[in-house]
Amino acid sequence: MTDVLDLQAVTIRRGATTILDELSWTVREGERWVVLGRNGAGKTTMLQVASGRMHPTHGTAALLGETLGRVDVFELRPRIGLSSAALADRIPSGETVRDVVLTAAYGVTGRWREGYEQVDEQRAADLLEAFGVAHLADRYFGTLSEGERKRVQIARSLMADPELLLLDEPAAGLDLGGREELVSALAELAGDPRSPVLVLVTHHVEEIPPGFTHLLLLRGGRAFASGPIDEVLTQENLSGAFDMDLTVDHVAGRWSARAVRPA
Ligand SMILES: Nc1ncnc2c1ncn2[C@@H]1O[C@H](COP(=O)(O)OP(=O)(O)OP(=O)(O)O)[C@@H](O)[C@H]1O
Repeated sequence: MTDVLDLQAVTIRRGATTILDELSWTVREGERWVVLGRNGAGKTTMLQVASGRMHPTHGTAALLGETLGRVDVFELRPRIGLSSAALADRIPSGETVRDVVLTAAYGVTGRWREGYEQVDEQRAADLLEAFGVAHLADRYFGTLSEGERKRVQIARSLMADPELLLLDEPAAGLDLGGREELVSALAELAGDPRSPVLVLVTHHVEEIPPGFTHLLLLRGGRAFASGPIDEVLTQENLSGAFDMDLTVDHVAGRWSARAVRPA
């Protein structure tokens, strides 16, 4: 079976800065990955490569079996869903929630004159329902709360039925209730065999939804550790990736971490 993502010694340089440093990482069918790392570790940059928006300076990146540099990225991108704050900023605030999701069928923001099929309308409605925001379909995107926006964004990123879904900090800015609702929606997505392969970038182990299977710990643009989450999310690895003495707990399917206080 072809790997969904296969990065081999991927290096990204900007001027004198090495942002990704010979990063190798493979994601396979059915897997649900979490990516953790300090601020500046290279998480967002890695997602830019994984979504076909940035080419490696060195190394090779194969997405859905297609090697960047040898494929038309405009054909590849619709097969990869991406939800990030930067993309959300491009959604017109005067667009209705229904149209925010629907326009993703054509990979655009802002409804103009596209004709939508009944099947698209139904899929958009189903996705809004699945993420608990169907009642907001007629509201303008700009009037939503942060938590509501995040759920609409994820519904939008699933509209084109991607084979790979990349989520960049979907819980950022949410209050406790909003975070827990999102974690539970993502746990449901992770548990559904029809879901695409998932990659979730987060800053907090508390935001890892049950059902996520693998973890990549990034440090200084390199893979500090990666593999099955139960093996990789250890006190030793997390402390190493964050340069801090941390303890890790795993209770009732949820993770938590905190600094070890000197006795
Ligand atoms: N165009 C650029 N030129 C120089 N440095 C850059 C450029 N783009 C990003 N960087 C640097 O690369 C590093 C990695 O950035 P990136 O946004 O990928 O990190 P991140 O892990 O997503 O960080 P955060 O957790 O803060 O969102 C940062 O130190 C950033 O300042």
